[in-house]
Amino acid sequence: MFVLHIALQGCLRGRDVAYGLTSDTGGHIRYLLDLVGASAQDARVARIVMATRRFQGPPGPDYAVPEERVSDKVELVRLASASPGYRSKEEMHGEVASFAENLIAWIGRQARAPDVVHAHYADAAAVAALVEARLGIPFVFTAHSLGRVKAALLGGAAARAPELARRIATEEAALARASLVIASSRDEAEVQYAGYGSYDPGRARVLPPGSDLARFAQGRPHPRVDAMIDRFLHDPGKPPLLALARPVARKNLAALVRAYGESPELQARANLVIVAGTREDIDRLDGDMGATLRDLLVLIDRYDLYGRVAYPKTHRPEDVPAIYAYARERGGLFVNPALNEPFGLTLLEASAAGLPLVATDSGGPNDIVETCGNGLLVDPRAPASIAAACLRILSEPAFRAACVAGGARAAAAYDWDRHAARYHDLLGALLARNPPLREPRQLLICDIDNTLVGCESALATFRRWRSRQTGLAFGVATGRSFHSAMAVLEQQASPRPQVMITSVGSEIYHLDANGVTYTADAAWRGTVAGAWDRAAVGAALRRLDGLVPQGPLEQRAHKLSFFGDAATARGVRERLAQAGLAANVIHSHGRYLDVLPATASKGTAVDHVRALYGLPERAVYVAGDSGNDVEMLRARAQAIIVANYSDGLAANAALKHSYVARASHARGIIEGVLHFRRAVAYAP
Ligand SMILES: O=c1ccn([C@@H]2O[C@H](COP(=O)(O)OP(=O)(O)O[C@H]3O[C@H](CO)[C@@H](O)[C@H](O)[C@H]3O)[C@@H](O)[C@H]2O)c(=O)[nH]1
Ligand SMILES: O=P(O)(O)OC[C@H]1O[C@](O)(CO)[C@@H](O)[C@@H]1O
Repeated sequence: MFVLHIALQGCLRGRDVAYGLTSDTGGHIRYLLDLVGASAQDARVARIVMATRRFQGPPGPDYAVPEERVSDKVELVRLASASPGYRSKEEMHGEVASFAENLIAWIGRQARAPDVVHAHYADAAAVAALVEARLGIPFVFTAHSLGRVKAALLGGAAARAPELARRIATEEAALARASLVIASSRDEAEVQYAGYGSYDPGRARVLPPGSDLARFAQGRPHPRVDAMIDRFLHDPGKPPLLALARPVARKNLAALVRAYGESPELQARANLVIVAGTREDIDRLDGDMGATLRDLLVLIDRYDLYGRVAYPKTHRPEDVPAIYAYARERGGLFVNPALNEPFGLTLLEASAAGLPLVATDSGGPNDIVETCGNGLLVDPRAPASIAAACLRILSEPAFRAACVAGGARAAAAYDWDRHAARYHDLLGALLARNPPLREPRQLLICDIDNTLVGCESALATFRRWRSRQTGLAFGVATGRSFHSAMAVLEQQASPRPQVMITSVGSEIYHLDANGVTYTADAAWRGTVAGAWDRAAVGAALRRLDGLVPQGPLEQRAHKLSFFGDAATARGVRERLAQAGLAANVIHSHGRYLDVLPATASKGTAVDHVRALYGLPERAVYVAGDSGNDVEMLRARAQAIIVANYSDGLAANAALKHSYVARASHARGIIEGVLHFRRAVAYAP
């Protein structure tokens, strides 16, 4: 496979990238270089080229060099475009057409064209779309950051700026054209993209990035780095609150200075260390970096924080692990107060370095902190809550230790090699184009957790069995959201479902003709939306004893999810009945409580798919293991309960018709299907 990456903005080079040198030299470059590094290790990939803009003059001569070899398989190619000099991402649209022409010409000179293009950020996707239109090479898209999210957080006149409107339009086009969108977190895939008209969640895959975490885990303090920070501080032994980010408005470093400046207690206990890019002269910084730094200096002066705040002028790329180590050795913590963080690579780096986190609750940190338990999420617009979270970590050693231990899990959870393996599977599948079955003769729908997955060897057996079932359409029905389900299925190398019934039946997705992406079933959405008043249901359930909302990502347009016991579930039903609201209340595993439109359940969703495929009831099999499968199992004649069931399924009077398998997990599914096939074969 030959993969061509396109990344236009910032100062991209093969090594020693000076992050923060310009406002556009940031995480997308770190992501790209780490991705190609991991990608190159895979034998399936023969060649990787990163194409970027060539420019003369400041910030330096390296970016005028046409070609740079990065490793055996990886090259960096710099191509000219209309303007000779550096261009910010806000000006980049003017370079798109000329860059695309030069890239098409460059591809024409290669012995073999790339198999797939991967565009990073909106303007690169505009180039990729031109390449696709001319040469027919499909492209995948990683946004890294989204204009609509930025507009929402900036608000006011800034949100209405013409360059932001143009960027949003470019993103809309990219989402409509890309063969696949690669998102870094569920928050990005399910919340940040939600405002785009051309976006369907099924078009994206969540592939969390890694980071070269060993570099940060092994980072040790360095006397030069220590001195560069300590020269600002009266008492350099105090634990530091460390922030490391490009000085741009979105990173919201001012809120951290306010949090610190307004809390005498925090000032007494800790220093503040802000590492914000590198600069020679604030007046010569590009974008909003100069204004952002001036704001910080004004705040430091206003709160009279001299001797307590360090803001080193420059650092070398290789200093970053030692900066985190500086904070770790002094018992400090890492703070990311960004107004929104699309993902947040620094959170992984800081965790690997052994630092607990205080991070914005807007964006990717939601996922990272939920996955690792490595810190506290805060409202980035509330300096008092930033201060309170920092004080909690500083004053509760056991909690601090738990966050540090959680952070150590980041290296296992966020791993480039695993990312690259899934990424290559997806690229390979896009190129292979295995379309879904057009006219299936049978349909098998399985619950995921503890039914399809849960036993690796059973799933391997299922995979082999499934590959021989011509005419059988395979799907899943799960309480998980689409992306949460897909992550489990792909990590476990499950066969790719041709239909995904997700969020307890309230959403249905069908596999597209490219064999990789999915499209939401709009007719089903219409059906479930019909009699559903989400706001009224939410209001009726407010302040109900024992009812605890699940995380924000579990709340969907047509599903409200809570934790609660059986008594609470009864209370929910009563409250809804009193309010005259029709809803389907599903309680499972003794603690999960989902409230859905009355028309939505796994059972009704399976019937919708059956009807869509034009199949008779005897051609449908369903398999499950727990309370949230009861509906589906009850509604279908050929219902399979796997041996490892819970919630008393086998004793449930409504499920008497089910086949209770002797085998567990996916082996139980096969056993059940064979049982029903035999029964049909011998039927009179
Ligand atoms: O003074 C600095 C500032 C940053 N960095 C490094 O630059 C990278 C910054 O990445 P990140 O914290 O993820 O932020 P952004 O530059 O804003 O990157 C964008 O792209 C990333 C990759 O998709 C996403 O994780 C971010 O959320 C998104 O805002 C990290 O490796 C930092 O260590 C430095 O070395 N020095
Ligand atoms: O703040 P914005 O305009 O959304 O831009 C974010 C982009 O800037 C960078 O952080 C630096 O170029 C990229 O990594 C990211 O794609």
